[in-house]
Amino acid sequence: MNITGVILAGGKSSRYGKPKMFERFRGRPLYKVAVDAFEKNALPVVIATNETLLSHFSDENVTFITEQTPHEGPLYALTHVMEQVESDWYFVVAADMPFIDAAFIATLCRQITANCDAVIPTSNDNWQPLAALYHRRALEQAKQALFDNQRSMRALLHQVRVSFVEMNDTTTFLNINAVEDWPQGDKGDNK
Ligand SMILES: Nc1nc2c(ncn2[C@@H]2O[C@H](COP(=O)(O)OP(=O)(O)OP(=O)(O)O)[C@@H](O)[C@H]2O)c(=O)[nH]1
Repeated sequence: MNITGVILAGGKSSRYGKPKMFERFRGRPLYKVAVDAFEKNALPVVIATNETLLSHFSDENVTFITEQTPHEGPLYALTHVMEQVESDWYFVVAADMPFIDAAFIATLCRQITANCDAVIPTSNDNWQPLAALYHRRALEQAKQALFDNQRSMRALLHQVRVSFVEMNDTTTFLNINAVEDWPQGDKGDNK
């Protein structure tokens, strides 16, 4: 069984006002948090982005998948990666999550079982589909959801067998949508 780390880094960042994945956090661009977490688990890394953002990344040993039509959303981005990159499982992480770490990646990978198509962490009953595992078996349902113009990850999760894993941890899943979302004192190296 192989697992590919997929970083979703092709969003509009409209609430943030500039491409948030390149904001510096603890000495590195924010998206590199996910790169490091995957690499520490020896997982190959794919970054899903678009042509406009592509030149701003600087990574070796990472495969870049660019979307010809940008801003189609995370479900489209995952589907596009599944079509381009052969793997059994795809570990999706958004590029705007400062506290994803290698231990979380390892913990969720250990929850994979043969009879599920997605492993979704929950925190206080909130689904976390952008820090989650998807099997290639979900590709057909993902394509169907997009065809039906249902573009959210949740639409896919209603169509496949999901294993939910309660993590009792909100910090790991914190994501940055707007500048004021940075926890106070946690981002001293950019402003
Ligand atoms: N590759 C790819 N990633 C996306 C796309 N849309 C969103 N993402 C990523 O998915 C994660 C969550 O995105 P959101 O914060 O919901 O959306 P956003 O477009 O980045 O930001 P807003 O414009 O403020 O909604 C971020 O890491 C985005 O970069 C897309 O169309 N393609």
